[in-house]
Amino acid sequence: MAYISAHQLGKEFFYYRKQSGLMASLKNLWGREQLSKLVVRDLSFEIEQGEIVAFIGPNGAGKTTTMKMLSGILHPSTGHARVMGYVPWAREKAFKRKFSIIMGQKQQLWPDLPAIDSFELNKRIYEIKDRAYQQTLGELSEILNVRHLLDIQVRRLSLGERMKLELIAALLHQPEVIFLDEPTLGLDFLSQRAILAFLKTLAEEKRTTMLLTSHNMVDIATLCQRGIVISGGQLVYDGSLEALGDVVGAKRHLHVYSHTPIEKQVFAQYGRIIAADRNEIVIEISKAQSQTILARVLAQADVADIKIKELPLEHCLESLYLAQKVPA
Ligand SMILES: Nc1ncnc2c1ncn2[C@@H]1O[C@H](COP(=O)(O)OP(=O)(O)OP(=O)(O)O)[C@@H](O)[C@H]1O
Repeated sequence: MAYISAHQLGKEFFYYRKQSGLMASLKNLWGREQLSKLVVRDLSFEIEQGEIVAFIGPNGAGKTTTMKMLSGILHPSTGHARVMGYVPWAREKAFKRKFSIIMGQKQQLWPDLPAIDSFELNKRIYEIKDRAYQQTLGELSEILNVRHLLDIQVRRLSLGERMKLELIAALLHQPEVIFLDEPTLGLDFLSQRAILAFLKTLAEEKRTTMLLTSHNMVDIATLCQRGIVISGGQLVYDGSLEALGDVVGAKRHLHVYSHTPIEKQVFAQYGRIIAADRNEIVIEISKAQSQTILARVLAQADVADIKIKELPLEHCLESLYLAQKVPA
């Protein structure tokens, strides 16, 4: 049985139009215009134990909304889901003890208290045994280098420092499933790396299952092999990130360095020219034809050096988003 499963999940929000001005506010007292927005539609996928899956999509695609449904914060409008066998929105105590949600923009730590007080509170809420608590806290504060911050009021800390402590708060009860919504938002490169390495070890050693949203391709490339891509609340891709390039008709960049001046028109027949200089040119070529083009260029030009570069993941995603534009 899949550890996380979503079946035809959908969410429609209802809200009221609020116009500005005194007259409009008075009018609102008698009749307000109700609007609705379908932000997740017919979404189905399954995730096995120990997988770290990237949940990717442009702004407003419905990623956070889906995560909120899977963690029981929101009730879906249609469809159903199971996480470790539990219906998330039934909010059973046993379920709450086994999962965690980490949101880059939201805090669970009390700003006026030092983090250690919030950790103690979590220890009681989750009924974590003394020994396990001390061990996990010790390990996490060591890895994230925050031992010296535990006794300082949270609101006096920097964003990155707070984020690391948020992560500890979310992991103290050793959840089996973690929903990570932009976990490295605002962190410096070293902190990002420490957190990513830590999450990776967690999945490998403890088989913790993770669903991760991030606009940071480093997060995704470091942690995930599989990606679920949504756009306009609908699934547009579910599969290996490596194969994503093939699905969208991946491109590559061909860099040619020539002994003699470059003749642009010779290269234009192979693809879009990205950059050109006297002895140097970069063209975007189709991955499928790269070997044929390479052979032709070698025969035609006075080549000093030649390189083919894979395009980064974000290029594939960009093509996918553009090809799948779904009205919001
Ligand atoms: N409570 C709400 N009422 C009405 N609309 C909402 C509500 N919450 C979210 N939305 C809308 O639902 C859509 C999806 O939002 P969501 O936060 O799930 O997107 P996202 O994919 O996480 O985006 P981002 O990458 O920007 O974080 C957005 O258009 C948002 O405005």
